[in-house]
Amino acid sequence: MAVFEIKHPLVQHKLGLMRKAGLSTKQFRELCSEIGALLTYEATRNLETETVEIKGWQGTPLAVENIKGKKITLVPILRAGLGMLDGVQTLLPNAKISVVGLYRDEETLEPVAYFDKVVRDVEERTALIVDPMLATGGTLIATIDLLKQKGCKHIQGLFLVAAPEGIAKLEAAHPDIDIYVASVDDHLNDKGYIIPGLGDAGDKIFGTR
Ligand SMILES: O=P(O)(O)OC[C@H]1O[C@H](OP(=O)(O)OP(=O)(O)O)[C@H](O)[C@@H]1O
Ligand SMILES: O=c1cc[nH]c(=O)[nH]1
Ligand SMILES: [Mg+2]
Repeated sequence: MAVFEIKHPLVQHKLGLMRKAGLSTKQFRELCSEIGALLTYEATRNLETETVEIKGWQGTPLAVENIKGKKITLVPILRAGLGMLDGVQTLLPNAKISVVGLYRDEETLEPVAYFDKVVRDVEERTALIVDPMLATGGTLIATIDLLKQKGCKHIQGLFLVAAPEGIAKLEAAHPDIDIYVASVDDHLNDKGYIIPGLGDAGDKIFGTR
């Protein structure tokens, strides 16, 4: 398993803005989406390309690079994953979307699954999981379990903030998964929130505090 912590100045600047108290729903959601796009840029860095011949603008044949037929499905985890989806889709506008719904029980911190609509040919695709927060890791592990049960073989994840505890749990459960994060933060508090973190991302994105 590899954890790519993206130190790009734009990512770090935007994440810093997100940590501020009192952001509006609009500001928080826009930053979430913008960092989603920047993480996508990094996560797609190694997509294979192939040379194809086109008719160039001058009317003569021209060799250009195309992304090789590797297909992607985006997997936003409801609800908060929807806050990053717009940005991810700006770079991958044709990717099919597999929506999964899980929430974390506030008492037990265990994930509760309530929805999934995964693309039919998921076994032929790379799944790119999208969620702002990787805290205890329970939600992510349950999502990967679900995707693997449906035959998906290649899975990556994009997160704004991850806790070391969740990364360790993920490594033990699914060592084959690579993740791209804007920050690995310090620790989880006794309520399972990431410190310093962002607070409750879902509530901030949807204005449901
Ligand atoms: O790593 P974990 O400890 O499982 O926690 C992470 C999950 O918690 C948050 O979702 P939440 O349960 O708040 O649902 P929401 O997106 O509907 O707000 C977050 O968006 C992750 O999905
Ligand atoms: O810090 C956290 C942990 C889980 N879910 C969130 O939205 N924030
Ligand atoms: Mg939430």
